[in-house]
Amino acid sequence: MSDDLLTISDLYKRFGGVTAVDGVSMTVPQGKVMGLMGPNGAGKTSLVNLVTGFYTPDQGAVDFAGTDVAGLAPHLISRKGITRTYQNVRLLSGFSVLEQVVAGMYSSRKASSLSSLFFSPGERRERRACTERAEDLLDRVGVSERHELAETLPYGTQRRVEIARALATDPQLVLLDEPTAGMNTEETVAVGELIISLRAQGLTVLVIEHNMRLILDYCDLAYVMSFGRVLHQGTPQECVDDPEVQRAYFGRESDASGI
Ligand SMILES: Nc1ncnc2c1ncn2[C@@H]1O[C@H](COP(=O)(O)OP(=O)(O)OP(=O)(O)O)[C@@H](O)[C@H]1O
Repeated sequence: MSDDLLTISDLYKRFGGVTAVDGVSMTVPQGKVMGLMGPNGAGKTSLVNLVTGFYTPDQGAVDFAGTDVAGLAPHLISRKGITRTYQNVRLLSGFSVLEQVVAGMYSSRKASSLSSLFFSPGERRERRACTERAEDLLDRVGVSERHELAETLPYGTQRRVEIARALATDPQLVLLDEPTAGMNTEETVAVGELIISLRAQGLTVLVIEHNMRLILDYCDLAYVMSFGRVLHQGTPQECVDDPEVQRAYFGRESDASGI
């Protein structure tokens, strides 16, 4: 059996005259942290949108754990074990931290809508179980706040809540879209450590990042995209050292220490 949890083959997505994803093939090995780098507009988020069902591919296959999920609806892909966070925090306004994470479990809840109406003993039990699980997930991502409104918390904490909510779907593969955007150094290191802890818990992670330190320090492997295509793949250091990658980022070669 293949060690690859995700295999993307010859994937295309066009928007009018723009080919956002232009024949991308990529593999993400089980249990690894894969970085996805590339300049603005390279097609990274589009690729994640294709893998998670937010976009329908024009062509190509997305094999996840032996099943082609290309073109399935987002909630079906989520149930198969792929979860994601977004480039901009998308928490529910007016909900507490705990409620945000419980909401993330919605698709896996068993209680019927009728029993929900009458708060049957089964429903109460399930609510309790969801709350306990949400508390556990918040512990895993290092968030101690529970009943505060999520939007009142510092940005770095909101990002962690979002990761807890993503984990609430009980995924095998976690796609993080620029999880350290807008964070200071301390918060960025904390996200790196969190990613490593997810890997230690058996999860596979694909992380889009512009922060090269995060890629170099916390990813096992990386891909670099440019103009919708894979420009380079290898260890993070190989990617950063590659002259073509440096040209794509800076328009010239530069050594990794300058990144
Ligand atoms: N829904 C859409 N409609 C039209 N064009 C789109 C759409 N989604 C993406 N694109 C275009 O596809 C190209 C790739 O965008 P994408 O957001 O995937 O790049 P990215 O590598 O994630 O960039 P960034 O690092 O800035 O987030 C861009 O030219 C973008 O404008």
